[in-house]
Amino acid sequence: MSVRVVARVRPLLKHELDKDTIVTASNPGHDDDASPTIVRIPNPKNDAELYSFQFNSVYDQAATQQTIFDNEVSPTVKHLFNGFDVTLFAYGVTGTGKTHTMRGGKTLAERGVIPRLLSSIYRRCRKIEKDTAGGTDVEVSMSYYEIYNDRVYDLFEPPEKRTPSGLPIRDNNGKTVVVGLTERPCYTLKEFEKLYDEANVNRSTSATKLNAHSSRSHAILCVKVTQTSQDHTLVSTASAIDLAGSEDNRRTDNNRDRLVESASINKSLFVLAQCVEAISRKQSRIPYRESKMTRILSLGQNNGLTIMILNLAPVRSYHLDTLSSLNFANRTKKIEVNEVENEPQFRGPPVSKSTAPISGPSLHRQPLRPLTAGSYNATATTNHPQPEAKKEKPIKAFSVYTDKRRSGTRPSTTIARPTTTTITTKRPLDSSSTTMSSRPTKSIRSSEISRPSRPAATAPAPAPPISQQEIEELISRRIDEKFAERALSENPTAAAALNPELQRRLDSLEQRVQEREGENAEGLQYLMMARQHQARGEDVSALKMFELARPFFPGNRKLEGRIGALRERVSVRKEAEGLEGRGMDSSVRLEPVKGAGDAASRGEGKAKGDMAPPPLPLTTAARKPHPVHRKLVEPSSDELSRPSISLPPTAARAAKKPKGKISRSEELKDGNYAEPDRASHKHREDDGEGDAYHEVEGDEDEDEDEYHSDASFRFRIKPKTKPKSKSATTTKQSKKTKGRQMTVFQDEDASHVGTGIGFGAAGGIGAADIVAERRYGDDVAGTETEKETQQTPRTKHILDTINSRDLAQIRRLKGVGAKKAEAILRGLVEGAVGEGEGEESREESRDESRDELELVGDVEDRMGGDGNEVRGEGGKGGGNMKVVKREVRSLKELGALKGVGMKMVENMRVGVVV
Ligand SMILES: Nc1ncnc2c1ncn2[C@@H]1O[C@H](COP(=O)(O)OP(=O)(O)OP(=O)(O)O)[C@@H](O)[C@H]1O
Repeated sequence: MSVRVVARVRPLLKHELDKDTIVTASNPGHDDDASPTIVRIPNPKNDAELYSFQFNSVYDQAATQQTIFDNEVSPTVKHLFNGFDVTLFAYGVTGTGKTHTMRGGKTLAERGVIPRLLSSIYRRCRKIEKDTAGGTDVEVSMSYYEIYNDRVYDLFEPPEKRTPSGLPIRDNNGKTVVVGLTERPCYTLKEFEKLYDEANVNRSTSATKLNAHSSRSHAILCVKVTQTSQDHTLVSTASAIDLAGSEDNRRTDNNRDRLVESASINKSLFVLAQCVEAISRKQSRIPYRESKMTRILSLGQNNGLTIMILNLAPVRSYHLDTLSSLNFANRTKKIEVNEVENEPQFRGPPVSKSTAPISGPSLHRQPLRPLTAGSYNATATTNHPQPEAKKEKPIKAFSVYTDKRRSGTRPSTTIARPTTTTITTKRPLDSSSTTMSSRPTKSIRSSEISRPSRPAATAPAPAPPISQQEIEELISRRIDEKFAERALSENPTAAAALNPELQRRLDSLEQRVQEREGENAEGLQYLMMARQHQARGEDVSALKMFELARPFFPGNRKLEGRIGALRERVSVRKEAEGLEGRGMDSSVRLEPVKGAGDAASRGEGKAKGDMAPPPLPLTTAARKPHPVHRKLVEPSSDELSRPSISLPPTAARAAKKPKGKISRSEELKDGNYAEPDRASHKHREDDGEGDAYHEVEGDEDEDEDEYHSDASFRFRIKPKTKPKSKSATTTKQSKKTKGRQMTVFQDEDASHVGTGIGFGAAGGIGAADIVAERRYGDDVAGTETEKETQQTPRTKHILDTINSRDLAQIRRLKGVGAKKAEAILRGLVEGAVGEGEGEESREESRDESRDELELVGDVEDRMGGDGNEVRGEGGKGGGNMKVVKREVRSLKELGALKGVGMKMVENMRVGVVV
């Protein structure tokens, strides 16, 4: 089933009473008896035009805490006790009422979803114990942690006692676990409330201009319910997540500390939006790993029920942010989650060779998981055969709601993330390992993976076709799983022996990463943000981020070089824009059309020079730079006043794609888009026990046309300014290259300025090209000397671009999309392990290597080197990791990079026009 999305519009706050209310909840078809399911909000450009977004439920300003709980959360309690995991999370801009909804106030009426949920859980515990006459024992325990600046901290630990690096997280059988998290049993509601209140004191909150008690972290509460009867134990978890809100730092007046927090909050929310985006596009790679929050939330990958509460402020000052949130929620509601309940652990007779009767003392209670599994549900091995029905339960992998009728087949890219041991054995890991072991460059990894971790007989499922990227993901997941498996070993004795050692290793690993970041952590964070901006072609923000990073890396030539190049680029662009006047960017115009904008909601076009948290409609960006995008630094007044948009090449491509069918736009009187009444297809049984999640069978299929598009905007590409005439270019180049055999490229920066288009747009092919063309063969097959001395302009351009490691530039090469550009960058950074390292060290090294890449992708900045090959500091802290950065010196070398190939090289070459 899909993620259930409910929107809640908060009431006006005291200081907003005189403000304009622009967000309203309304009923489908204006039926007064029906519950509201539509949020309406005007077009920021034209108040008379209303946008409509449909969700499962919508609550207006008058909705009470009780109503929200009764309608949305209470029904899940029954499912929780039936073995389903329940995930509730609040999403919204800062100050929209997330914490109020989740935690609430102190009075009975003001209590939020969490205390009410717990109250309901305890009530049910008592009922079960009573109904079974004490035959079933129910235990409730909680863990509570926050993700602050992308680090996980146990909220049961006061800040002064925390390890600065926070707690490590690992994947275990498809679930993310926080290693070393405290889990506290709480037998009564009172005990829970005491612990919860104490822990909340440790949560990072600060006053900002927009919210006096703004959450500076994502808070994750996990309530584990363990039901133990005579013959089985059933464990399920309710997770309640209060996300930090995205912030517009122009409005928050954030100081430096708040800015860093804000950068981290916005980054994680941006990654979340990217994940949702990738899921909805059915991409094989979902960037969960790019932020701890997304790893933990694992939207679309966790089983059970997921409810998102979208908090909205009703006032105009939040207009653009609200639209952005609505667009995000609009896509989130289409994510399907696995509806798989946790398997009970049976306590029947163990399968034993012994024929001795099993009774009394031999009937051991199943060991529970160690108290370290944060968001983990025990689904341990059973000593009793699984019931047949359970075994055959089909695995529901996540997928996006499509317009097509469901067929039995799933896209080959979908990888099921099992929750039970039984299902785990079906994972086609072995088959993937076979593929990998055939790759010589992967010898280390292949040896990791090809080790048969499970007998072939227990892996009956045929391997679906699997892409290289998925293989990569499998490898890294497998490595994490290994860590987690060990950390969470179910054998208490082994666990006792292993855990301290493993913990020590993990700690030292984390510490090493931490040390490596050291005092430069903040600087690295700026660098990371800068790289992200640069990758999106947002040069102004990238420049500012690099400048903020500068004090942390004094005298770093590479950094200085980047700042210089960016400055130049930005100033040339400004000049160009000055010439064009202060209208739209020369290459793009965006106009709203009826219906909701796919491309816009995908956030493909972004306001130039801006931070990009959850995507926003481009029309708004067109009108003025998006406020959320101006998060990290105050933009210059010039930047603010510039209403232009630079569309990255991918967005431009997307813009040219034909739009999907725009659904129901005509049906709406106001001419705006609303999703079909999905809620009306739900069968909500009001049995007081909450069966609200049962869908009427077959109903889904009737929705054929209803999920076509959340599109409301369309790009219009304005013809680019005429390129200079070929002859003029050639003449200019000829002058430049007088005395040389071939034309030489113009300044790299200048070539990218303004249009955002590289050499490919420059014009036709001149005579020099023909020479270059012929020499291409030499480049590929020639000697080293030839390669180095006789590079054609095209080759030189390609190699320079690749060696610049500038993601944005690499992406501009023909045939290189974002993914391939990333793959190339990764190919340039080689992880090697020193001799004499055991398997575990290799795992660690690989982990480090991944962290290394994930952190900034800018090892040389940290290492301070700028040479051709930079040896990393892997040895620091005892590790042997060596990070080698290399340069490609010929097209052949480039083609040999992992994931590149000569075909792609040829493609790049064709795209370069001299
Ligand atoms: N439904 C509501 N009824 C009454 N007051 C509300 C409601 N929702 C929010 N508020 C008030 O609005 C203010 C901001 O709410 P809250 O702190 O919950 O926002 P938030 O989204 O959690 O912000 P942040 O992301 O900064 O933590 C608080 O003073 C809160 O009491």
